[in-house]
Amino acid sequence: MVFESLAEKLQNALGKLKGKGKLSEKDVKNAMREVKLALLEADVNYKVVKDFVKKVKERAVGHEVMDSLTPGQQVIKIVNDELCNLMGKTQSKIEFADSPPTIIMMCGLQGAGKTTTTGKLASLLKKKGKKPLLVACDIYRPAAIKQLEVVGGKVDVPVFSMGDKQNPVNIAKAAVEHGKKNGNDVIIIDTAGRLHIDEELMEELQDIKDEVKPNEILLVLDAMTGQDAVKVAESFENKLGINGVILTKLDGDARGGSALSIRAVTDKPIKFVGMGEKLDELEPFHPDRMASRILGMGDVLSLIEKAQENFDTKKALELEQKLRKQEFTFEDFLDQLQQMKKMGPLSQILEMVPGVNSKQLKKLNVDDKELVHIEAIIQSMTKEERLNPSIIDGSRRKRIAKGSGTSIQQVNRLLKQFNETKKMLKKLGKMEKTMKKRGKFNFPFFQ
Ligand SMILES: Nc1nc2c(ncn2[C@@H]2O[C@H](COP(=O)(O)OP(=O)(O)OP(=O)(O)O)[C@@H](O)[C@H]2O)c(=O)[nH]1
Repeated sequence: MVFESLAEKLQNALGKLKGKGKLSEKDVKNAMREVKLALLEADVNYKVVKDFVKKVKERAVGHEVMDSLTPGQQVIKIVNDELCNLMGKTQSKIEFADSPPTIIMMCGLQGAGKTTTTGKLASLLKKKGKKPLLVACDIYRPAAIKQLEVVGGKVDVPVFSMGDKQNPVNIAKAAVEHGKKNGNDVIIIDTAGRLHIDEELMEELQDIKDEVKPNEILLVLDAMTGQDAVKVAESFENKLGINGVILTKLDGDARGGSALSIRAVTDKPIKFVGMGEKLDELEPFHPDRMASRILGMGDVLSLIEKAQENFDTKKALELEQKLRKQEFTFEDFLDQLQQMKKMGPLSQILEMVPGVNSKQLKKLNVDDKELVHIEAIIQSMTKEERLNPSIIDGSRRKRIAKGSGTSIQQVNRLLKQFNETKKMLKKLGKMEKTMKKRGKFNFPFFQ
């Protein structure tokens, strides 16, 4: 889970304040000591931590907290505010050119995930109605051009390349001409990476920059490299000048130090984050939402957006009707499961639900394999069985288990869960009806 250990420690430290009716300066001081340690252990830049704790402390011992009826909650709110500030308050979007094409130059060290991210970004922009063109300017790493072509093919975006015998500046220049002719409104240039920053690389990037005058220079950084990523960002900002950062592999970064330091150290925003290897796993970065995720307050907005992107509204409405009439079958269940899978790994989804904190998530031991089993079991049922599960007797259970490569116990468990869910839905439906009759409230049933 993203920020797992940091989230756990912060939630622990602040949880102690939550229930208290009154806070002493000592309470605040103790909590802040823990917050400081948690941030340092998360590999957040030392100076950033010092400033952060100072700001929170100043506010936390002021009137805004001490005179409040819920001082503990107020401190959490302050920590939340300051975490947002640390990451740049609001989302930083791509600045598109007034007259297209918008030119985006991607840079970064080898292995940060530049090529993959270039493809992800193109795919995201395409979904937003843009017509991107990818440009292969890494002529040094063997197979870099091929890799970009493969990625471009997967997201169905054209790739401009001139092989590895041409100078990258000429390639970039020709690509822009080509893009203009072909009506591409965004041109994304994949530049060469190096193992370390060296003058030659910087000069080449500067030459491309001077030639094509990009609207955006985006630096791709690997979140797992922690403070090294922050140093790379400082270097690129000083030597080349960047507009923002794309932080990759955040899905594997339990500490989160780079995400929390980059903005404060370089004054450049994180614009997107990579959340997995797949080409649709790039998300716009929202500091406010990330802060509430770290504090276990959920991220309802991202959850809704994800659902809207992946769920079919018409199907959802049909399902609601079925649920109301208790006609919910395994067919619908399978449908639901498949739609949900599109939203990403379960643990990532649950992390966005308010009230699910890092500790609970650990205990839940969410296993996506379980979903695969469930899907296999349902797929091994006949259509008749899916529509009318009550006919599934012993011998049918045996057949289904065999067909899905699971055990009879697993099949039994699923049938039991399904029956219980149906019973619960029935109860909820009844409850909603009585409440409505009494005019008490409108139960937000499956909205
Ligand atoms: N888990 C995870 N893996 C990622 C993410 N982004 C990229 N990767 C993986 O990181 C590895 C390196 O990515 P590349 O795109 O090949 O690296 P690169 O920076 O383009 O390398 P150069 O072209 O040599 O500079 C690949 O295995 C990617 O699948 C991410 O957000 N999460």
